[in-house]
Amino acid sequence: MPLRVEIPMSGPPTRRVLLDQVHSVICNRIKDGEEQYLVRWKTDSLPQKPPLSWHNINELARCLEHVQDYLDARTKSPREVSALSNLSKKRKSPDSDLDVTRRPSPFEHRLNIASRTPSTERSQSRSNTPSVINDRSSSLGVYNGVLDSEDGFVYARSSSEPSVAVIDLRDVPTPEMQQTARRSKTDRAHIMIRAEYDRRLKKVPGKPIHLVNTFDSTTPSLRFRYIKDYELQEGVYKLDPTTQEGCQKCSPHMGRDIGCEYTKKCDCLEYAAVDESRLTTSKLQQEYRESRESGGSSIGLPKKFPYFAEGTKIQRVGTLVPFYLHSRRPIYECNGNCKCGPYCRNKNVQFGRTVELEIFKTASGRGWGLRCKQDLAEGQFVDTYRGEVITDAEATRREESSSKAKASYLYSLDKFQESEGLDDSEIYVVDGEFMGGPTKFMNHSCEPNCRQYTVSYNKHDCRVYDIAFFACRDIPAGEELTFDYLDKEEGDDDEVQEVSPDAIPCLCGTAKCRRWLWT
Ligand SMILES: C[S@@+](CC[C@H](N)C(=O)[O-])C[C@H]1O[C@@H](n2cnc3c(N)ncnc32)[C@H](O)[C@@H]1O
Repeated sequence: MPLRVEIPMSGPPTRRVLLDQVHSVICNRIKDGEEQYLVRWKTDSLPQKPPLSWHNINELARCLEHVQDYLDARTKSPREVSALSNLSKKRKSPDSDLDVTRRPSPFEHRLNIASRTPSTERSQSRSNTPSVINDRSSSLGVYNGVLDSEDGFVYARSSSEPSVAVIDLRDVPTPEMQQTARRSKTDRAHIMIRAEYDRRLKKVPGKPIHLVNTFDSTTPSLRFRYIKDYELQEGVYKLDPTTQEGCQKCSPHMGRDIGCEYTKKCDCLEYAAVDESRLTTSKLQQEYRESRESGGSSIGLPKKFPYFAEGTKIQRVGTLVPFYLHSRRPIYECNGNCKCGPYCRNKNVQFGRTVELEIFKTASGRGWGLRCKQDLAEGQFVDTYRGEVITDAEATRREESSSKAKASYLYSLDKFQESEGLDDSEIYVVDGEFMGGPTKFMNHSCEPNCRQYTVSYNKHDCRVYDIAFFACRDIPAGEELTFDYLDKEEGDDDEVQEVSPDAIPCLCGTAKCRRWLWT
């Protein structure tokens, strides 16, 4: 009689192992010339006796995440593994809102780590069919067996073959299994993981994103989903789009083919920087003084328009003007409720990335990095930062359950915290670790070539806005794109900072390197 292992199968029975039914991959071996991996199944009914079975790598195409976790853990040194298990709290807290008059600016970034699965085992198997535990025995054992799916269940049949190893499950993977695992090739698994990642990259909308790794056979984590927009998680609220009033007095052509560049009228630009050089009459200067003193509306005053539009070299059209490029002022774009129409020049970041990017493995131990396949002009938009938007409490929880040994993907949306009098607990955080866009791979440099900017399409929403990266100088194709995780203002570098014991050494290699990340 076959032994029924209680692993419910969703949908039609399949030989392919499903991600949500697998607990972890714990060992590997070569059997009959094939790469095999020992899968530990999830089970509620046999917590002391987790069902295990060997599978050819081809059968694991639907749970490559687990294979990748296993391979990653396998390559980690014991020191790294112990660093992974040490909890530590780290939150990158960059500058405040120096030249923002109405609303301030910080930016934040934190370190997170995914839990890793353990390693390895061994066992003899009759063919390339899997092995499984014997549930009938009071002792725990791994048996050479056959695993079949039928009627929504996985059936394990013990093998009658005499050479079958019986092993106490509490010792799995045994030292012998681990030794065999270390000697066994894992090339096919690496190839399949890479192919799966490439397949997912191809589905990302917009210009292509490529993956290049000339150093080793690793691939960025498959436990990552490319998303186009923020994913708001529990407890996070975004103002209803109807509150994005949009500019009502503007129109697509307010003369000379110009729309919202007539900034005095544009409601969307109400909180944008006033263009002091155009306050040419005493009346305008008086109005400006009054609006600053009272914090009242600045509609009617000329504003700095964020993007080059008319009368510039073609390659500059649409790039950030120097005023915004060198300041921390938020950029207020027009939105879908505006009267200025779809081609308004005050719409840019919201249309998304237009450049072809390449994720690549860096040579200097900084993990993956990002570069652009084409030349970028100073002020050119690269892409936004995407991820789950979570509450501050959830971010703290994730941070506390993570280790300093892995990359940080947390950004606080606290640009307007000070000006709006928001508590720390009211601030949302973007976590780009498990879902997001290619900008999650942008590394830090103390002399960066890009900078992050706050871009808002709804001047009333001070809690959910976009983080957008722009080139802060001309960047030739192929140069790594970096930004300063602390985004300090001139002069801040002189402050003496205490270095935390958890600080990560900065490997940016620039002349002005501050030596540590986030300090
Ligand atoms: C947002 S991730 C950047 C992508 C990351 N390199 C990866 O492979 O996923 C930030 C992490 O990258 C690493 N990193 C970025 N810039 C670095 C630098 N200048 N020096 C050392 N490590 C850096 C740190 O581990 C940091 O926590």
